[in-house]
Parts: sequence; C-alpha cells; structure tokens
Amino acid sequence: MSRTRVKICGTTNLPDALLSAEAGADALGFIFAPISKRLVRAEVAREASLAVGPAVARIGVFLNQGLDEVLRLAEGGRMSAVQLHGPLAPEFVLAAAQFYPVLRVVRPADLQTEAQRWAGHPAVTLMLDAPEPGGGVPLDWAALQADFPAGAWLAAGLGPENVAEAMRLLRPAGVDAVSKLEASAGQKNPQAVKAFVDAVKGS
Ligand SMILES: O=C(O)c1ccccc1NCC(=O)[C@H](O)[C@H](O)COP(=O)(O)O
Repeated sequence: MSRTRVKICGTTNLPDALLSAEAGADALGFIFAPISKRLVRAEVAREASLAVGPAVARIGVFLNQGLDEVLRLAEGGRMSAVQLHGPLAPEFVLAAAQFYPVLRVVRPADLQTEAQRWAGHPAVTLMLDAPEPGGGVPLDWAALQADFPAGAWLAAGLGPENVAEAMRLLRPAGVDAVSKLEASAGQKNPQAVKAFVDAVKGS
C-alpha cells in the first residue's frame, strides 16, 4: 500500500508555496472560488506552480463554477488537477475529468452514493470534506469507518495534532488541510505546515 499523500490547501502566494514544497507536501491547493478568503489570482498560482518543481501537484479548487471558468483558471494557473466542490451533475464532473484528474469533494451524507457512482472512474478520486469547506471542523471519523472508501482522500479540521488519529481510523489515500496551518487567513504558519507534513509522513 502506498503512503498517504499530503495536500496543503489555500496557497495564496509564492513564499507559502515554496515553504510547503520544502516541508515535503505532495500537493498544493489553490482556491479559485470567489467566496473564499483564500482566493488566489491565476497569475500568482502560475508563478508558484512553475516554481515548486515537477514533483509537486497543483490542485485548483472550485465551488459551483462553470466548466469554461474551471478550465480557464486551471490552465492559467498551470494546475495539474482540479478539486470540485458543490452539488454538481455527474456529467459536469465527467466533462472536467476529460481535461484534468478530479478530486470530487463529497459530504458525509453523500459518501456511499458518490462512492458507488465513481467506482471504476480512474480520473475521479473522492475527497470527504465537511459541508462548509475551509471551516476547520473535524468530521466524526469513528462514525465513518465502515463506509470510508479505499482510495478516498480526507479533509476537514485536520492539523498536526489530530491527523495521525484520522489516518489510523480511516486509512485515507490523501489528507488535506488549511485552517489549522495558517497564521491568518491565506497566510501559512510555517511551523504548522512542517509539523503537519511530518505527522502524515511519520504515521
Ligand atoms: O478553504 C476555503 O476557503 C474554501 C472555500 C471554498 C471552497 C473550498 C475551500 N477549501 C477547500 C479545501 O480543500 C480545504 O482545505 C478543506 O475544506 C479543509 O479545510 P479545513 O477544515 O480548514 O482544514
């Protein structure tokens, strides 16, 4: 079984991209959803994407945005994958997956349905997150143990202190965090980023 991948989300500037990459992150998230307090411009994301080297994935994060906008911003920011939040039609997810690997974000209530829907679609990977993304509130991992699908990623309220326990209970293929890794909204706390990556890789 391969090790759990670690994604640092909400990257808004070049120094934070570099510090996350140097800490050992496998993936950086760039939020293009206009409602986010961590919104990044495509030009900034592009500069960061080109600076972190070929081994670090760059994941464009979208919430209820049209396909043209998703593709334009993902291309402009030099993303390597897209993360799709919101109540989207399966056809929309499939259309995006023609262009980029997709992290399809689902809520606990939809997990079983979505797991069945996307089984056998290699371009679509599930990510379980709280109903309010970027809110820093953990899910009830014990309650999810029976249904957590192999290969799925986990987000919501993860940080250096609790990620090992979440991994022990759910064995996610990847973990994602933002709130607990910030000094302020959109600005990373370097010690927290390093501690989070080390906790994931040491588990
Ligand atoms: O974080 C945001 O501001 C955000 C806004 C709109 C859509 C998605 C957003 N974040 C997506 C993420 O991948 C977060 O890392 C994930 O929800 C976990 O956040 P947190 O619970 O704060 O660690």
